[in-house]
Amino acid sequence: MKEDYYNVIGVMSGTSLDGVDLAHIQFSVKNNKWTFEILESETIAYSSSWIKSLKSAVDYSKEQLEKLNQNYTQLLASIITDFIEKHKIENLDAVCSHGHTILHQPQNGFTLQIGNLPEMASLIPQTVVCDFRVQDVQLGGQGAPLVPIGDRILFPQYDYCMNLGGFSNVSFEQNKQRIAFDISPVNTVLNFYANQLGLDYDDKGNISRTGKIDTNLLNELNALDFYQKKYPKSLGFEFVKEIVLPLIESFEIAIEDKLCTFTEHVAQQIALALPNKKGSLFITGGGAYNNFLIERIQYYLPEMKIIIPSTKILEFKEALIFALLGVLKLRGEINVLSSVTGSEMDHSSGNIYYSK
Ligand SMILES: Nc1ncnc2c1ncn2[C@@H]1O[C@H](COP(=O)(O)OP(=O)(O)OP(=O)(O)O)[C@@H](O)[C@H]1O
Ligand SMILES: CC(=O)N[C@H]1[C@@H]2OC[C@@H](O2)[C@@H](O)[C@@H]1O[C@H](C)C(=O)O
Repeated sequence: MKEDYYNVIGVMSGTSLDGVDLAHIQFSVKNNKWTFEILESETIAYSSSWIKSLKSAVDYSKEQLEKLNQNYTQLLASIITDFIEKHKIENLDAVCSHGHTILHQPQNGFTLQIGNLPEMASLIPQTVVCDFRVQDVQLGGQGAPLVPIGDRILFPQYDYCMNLGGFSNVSFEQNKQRIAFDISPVNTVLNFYANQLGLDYDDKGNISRTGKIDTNLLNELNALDFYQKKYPKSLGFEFVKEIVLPLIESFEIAIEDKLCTFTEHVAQQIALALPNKKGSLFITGGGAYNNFLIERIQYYLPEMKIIIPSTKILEFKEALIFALLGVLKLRGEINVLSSVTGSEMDHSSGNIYYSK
């Protein structure tokens, strides 16, 4: 069977609003076996006024959202164009872009990622594959998470693929199906307390390490309803704002102790969430830099081999996987799994726009 090659750019904007992640990827596929190389990658930080707009957009009117969508499509187009020019990238098959999630209400039948307007193709000008979540929601799915199919295709050597971002989530195979779910908040809470100490985040978990565990708080965190539920399940900021932070705030303890106790809680929940306590656990996302958290996870999973990849994969795995979703769409192949999103069926999602 012949080998197919794809030269693409993956573009992702995540929940932490740190910026737009871009990764130039070369894929090759033969007999359904995929390999990839990340050639160049970069995160372009948002300006403070963009962060403000993206945060407030949840309350915008329809007209304001339309305007924001146009402006954001232009912003993304200029970021992508600069990336292509800076790295002298040629002969692209496509730019595969997630956009930025503003509204996500699958229960009401809609999800909105801005930056996915058809004019993007003419602005950059390249073939664009985007809007990967909408069709899944139309098919009754959650429209998220979309990364697990990429875990399956690109990282099949690991028993568990875990991301430690704003929240922790995991994906793995069970009875020939990919299973995925959110486990607990992570950096949404740790950053909140690091901010109270005047820091963006607790570098390497060094401050959390100096704290003491408050056993009562730990027990109350572990007793929260969400942790007793079975998958599929997912978390949002509401859980942090309305439940977790008020619970922690009801304890009058030092910030270091809050950080330490929450880290312990995350490590315990991660250990509980994995059906088999042996094998290999591949960890990506900024939380993989939190050495203290990683040590506590290893403490509760002594027989698990924890693998933390190079910076490129650790920070750009989501951009890499959206690039893959775009290539799968170009090939007319399945890129969303109903076992993960709960939609009616597996399907090939996304829109393809050609530059005129
Ligand atoms: N050196 C470090 N030590 C500890 N934590 C770190 C370090 N570097 C980054 N982090 C944490 O990682 C976070 C960023 O992670 P990441 O970019 O994976 O999140 P995200 O992609 O926005 O989240 P999500 O995947 O949930 O959308 C930072 O806000 C910080 O909390
Ligand atoms: C609707 C939406 O944008 N969801 C994001 C968000 O950020 C993290 C988590 O919540 C995950 O469900 C998803 O993104 C990842 C990349 C995914 O779809 O797999």
